[in-house]
Amino acid sequence: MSRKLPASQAVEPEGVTASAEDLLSILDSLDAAVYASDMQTHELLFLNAYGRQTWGAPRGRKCWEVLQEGQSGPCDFCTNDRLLDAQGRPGAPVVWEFQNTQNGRWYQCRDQAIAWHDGRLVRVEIATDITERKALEDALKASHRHAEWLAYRDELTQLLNRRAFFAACQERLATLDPEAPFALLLIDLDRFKLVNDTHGHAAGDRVLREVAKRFQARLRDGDILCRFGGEEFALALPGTSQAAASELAERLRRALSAQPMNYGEASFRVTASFGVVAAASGEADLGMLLQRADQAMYRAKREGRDRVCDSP
Ligand SMILES: Nc1nc2c(ncn2[C@@H]2O[C@H](COP(=O)(O)OP(=O)(O)OP(=O)(O)O)[C@@H](O)[C@H]2O)c(=O)[nH]1
Repeated sequence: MSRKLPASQAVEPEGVTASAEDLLSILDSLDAAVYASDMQTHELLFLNAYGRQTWGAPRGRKCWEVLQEGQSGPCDFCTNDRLLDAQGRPGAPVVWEFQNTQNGRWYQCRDQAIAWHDGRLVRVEIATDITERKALEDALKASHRHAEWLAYRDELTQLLNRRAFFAACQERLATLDPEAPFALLLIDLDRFKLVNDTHGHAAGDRVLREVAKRFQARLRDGDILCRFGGEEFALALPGTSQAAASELAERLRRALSAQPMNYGEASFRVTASFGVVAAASGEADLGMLLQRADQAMYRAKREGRDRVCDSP
């Protein structure tokens, strides 16, 4: 502590009697850092026991030399300017949160300008360690972000889920030129039950993940792929014509059928049936497009599977 108030400066507001020693003892017992620094020279005039234990004794140094790391002058985040009113008199307190540059801990700081006993203005800060609360808040935010992510994702393939697919398509349709085409593919794996029955459900899960990976590797930014349900995928291609969508469907079909999938010792070929439809964005009704793509996909099933069928 740099300076001790004489006991004669005891205060007795409204029947309360406390000597300067009493006040210092109170300040030194607080579970928070309290300091006062000259608002012009930045000299640290007072630092309570909590602050001295954390940052060391002031010994006539400036606040930024004692409390912060690597400062060669007043801190960018100094609150001095915010503590005075337009006439340069002490204004309302400023409460802020800050990660200390010396020890990396988070503090909630309550800063206030007051007139020191000799008339100069000083900044008084009360800083409470909120590191644990911050960590909890960060964990909560992360888990909220994760929950939000999960709400829009299919857990197995990490693709968008059906709900997110509809939302993404509507959002894209709203911004597309009404004349621009909007294509939609429905893709259903062939005889997938057989994969589960022959190689087990875990193998089926692996296949679904691998299918998602192979499809994704062949798409562009802006294409919207989702796991529509079970062993069915939907793919929206904003700005893509029916002919171009059919060509892409053909490439996706080959991406499955041309390269067998391996699971343990087993190696097997996975194929899918594709239904393709397109409309001008301005006339695209998602429900109707899905229905037409579904009909085309079932035609592909009926005609022998492992093929692409266009909706008329
Ligand atoms: N492993 C696994 N299987 C799934 C999942 N979702 C759906 N299935 C299986 O997918 C299979 C779909 O079977 P079906 O609807 O009979 O169709 P299919 O055997 O693919 O035959 P076609 O569609 O007619 O070619 C069922 O056995 C479901 O249990 C999943 O998340 N994991």
